Amino acid sequence: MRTRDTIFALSSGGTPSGVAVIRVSGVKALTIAKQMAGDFKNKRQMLLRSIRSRNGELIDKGLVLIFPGPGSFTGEDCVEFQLHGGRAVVALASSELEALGCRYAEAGEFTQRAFENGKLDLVEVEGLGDLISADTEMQRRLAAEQMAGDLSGRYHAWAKRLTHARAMIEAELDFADEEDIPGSVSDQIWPDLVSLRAEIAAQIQSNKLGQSIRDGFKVVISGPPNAGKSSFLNLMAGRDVAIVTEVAGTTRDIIEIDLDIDGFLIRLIDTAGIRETTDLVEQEGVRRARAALEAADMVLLMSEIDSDPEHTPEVMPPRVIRIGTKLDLKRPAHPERYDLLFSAKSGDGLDEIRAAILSAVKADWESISQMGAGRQRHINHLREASNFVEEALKGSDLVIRAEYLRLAAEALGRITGRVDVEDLLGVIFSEFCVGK
Ligand SMILES: Nc1nc2c(c(=O)[nH]1)N(C=O)[C@@H](CNc1ccc(C(=O)N[C@@H](CCC(=O)O)C(=O)O)cc1)CN2
Ligand SMILES: Nc1nc2c(ncn2[C@@H]2O[C@H](COP(=O)(O)OP(=O)(O)OP(=O)(O)O)[C@@H](O)[C@H]2O)c(=O)[nH]1
Repeated sequence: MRTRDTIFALSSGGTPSGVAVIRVSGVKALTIAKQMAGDFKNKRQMLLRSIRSRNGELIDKGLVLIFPGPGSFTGEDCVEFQLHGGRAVVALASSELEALGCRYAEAGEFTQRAFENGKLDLVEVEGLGDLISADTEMQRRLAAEQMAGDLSGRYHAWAKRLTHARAMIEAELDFADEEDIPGSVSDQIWPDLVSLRAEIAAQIQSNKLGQSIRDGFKVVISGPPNAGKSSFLNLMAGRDVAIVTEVAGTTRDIIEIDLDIDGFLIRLIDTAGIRETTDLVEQEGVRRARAALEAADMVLLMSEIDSDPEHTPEVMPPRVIRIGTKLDLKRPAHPERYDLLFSAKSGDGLDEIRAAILSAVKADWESISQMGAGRQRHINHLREASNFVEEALKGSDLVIRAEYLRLAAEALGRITGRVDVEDLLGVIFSEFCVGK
């Protein structure tokens, strides 16, 4: 392990607060603990101590906990001071730590050290980051599983199967002339690779759904001017809003708000209608509206009940709900034109629209067997891996097929950031007992 700066940070929230947790990590951590709070016999045991500055001044009476490396979050020696969360307490403790040779940590630096020391892989690091920024229950669930290593384990198991398959091929190539090796060992591996390819495809799919958990299930509101789109948006925002953000950078042509509906992040997007126009600003609005429709998971097509059937946008996601608006003004003469009816004035129909959105999200979610990270990075590497497996399955020359399998395993290794240097021979010998 490299010798690096000893870093510290206020790991709890802002001050003042009831308790402030200051974490210290690095080679000086244990000496600092001793200097400020006395000797520690037991690691990982909280002790109530007087915490003092170099001149003996009492900073605070608080809890202190030591984690000698490598048995710590970062893998380095760590100490935690749990102090009273007053501003002056934290300020004095911080300046004392600086005087003792620590520096304030940069964003993510503890986690970076944990990664470098092999405590977390990249997938777990991403999960940890997502967990800290999770706003909705589903985001939390996805992130917590990823942080705990469930997803890493799956990628790892796949890489192992690829390595095993290569070992079989190597064995056949190297020892084909020896009597103890059954004729075509490698024949046994292809069925497993066919199923591996299917598992990777399923994972790519669940990754896409993971994106709608992380970034929001995108519901675009579309329809002619005056249909009541904005009134609907406002009503939804007033009711369900956990986080209301009008996404920066969008102009008045597109309004997005984030809602938390039963733990799912729903992004409602109110667009300018798509129409022919020569006005440049309006054209940009139309371009954005079209882009929003292309990226949408669902469209709410709103029009005033019994108004002339309006244009339908040319790009449409698979899920469209046709909504007749201003139900308080009239009942529809052609109810078959609408999936749902709604009045912003009375609120009638709002619960049904909400339920329709929720059931679409849930249907997506229940269609997958395992969580996906919801990151393009994973999808890209999974596609690479899948293509290499495909090539290996199609090929005929064993040497080339084995090379494709190596490339597939490497693509998976890039997801976790740990491309293993596998010991092929080790696998061969343990499985075949060739060493007679
Ligand atoms: N007070 C406090 N609470 C906290 C943290 C912390 O650093 N301090 N955490 C910070 O993120 C999270 C807990 N995560 C942790 C992860 C690993 C280890 C750790 O000591 N790992 C060792 C030993 C493992 C074991 O004994 O089972 C290791 O991995 O070797 C500690 C905390 C959330 N709560
Ligand atoms: N009676 C009645 N009037 C409504 C209802 N919903 C909207 N309106 C009225 O219809 C007009 C248009 O409503 P908006 O919500 O601005 O419609 P919009 O589709 O967003 O219109 P644009 O922004 O032009 O695209 C406003 O005067 C609203 O008060 C409703 O449910 N009942």
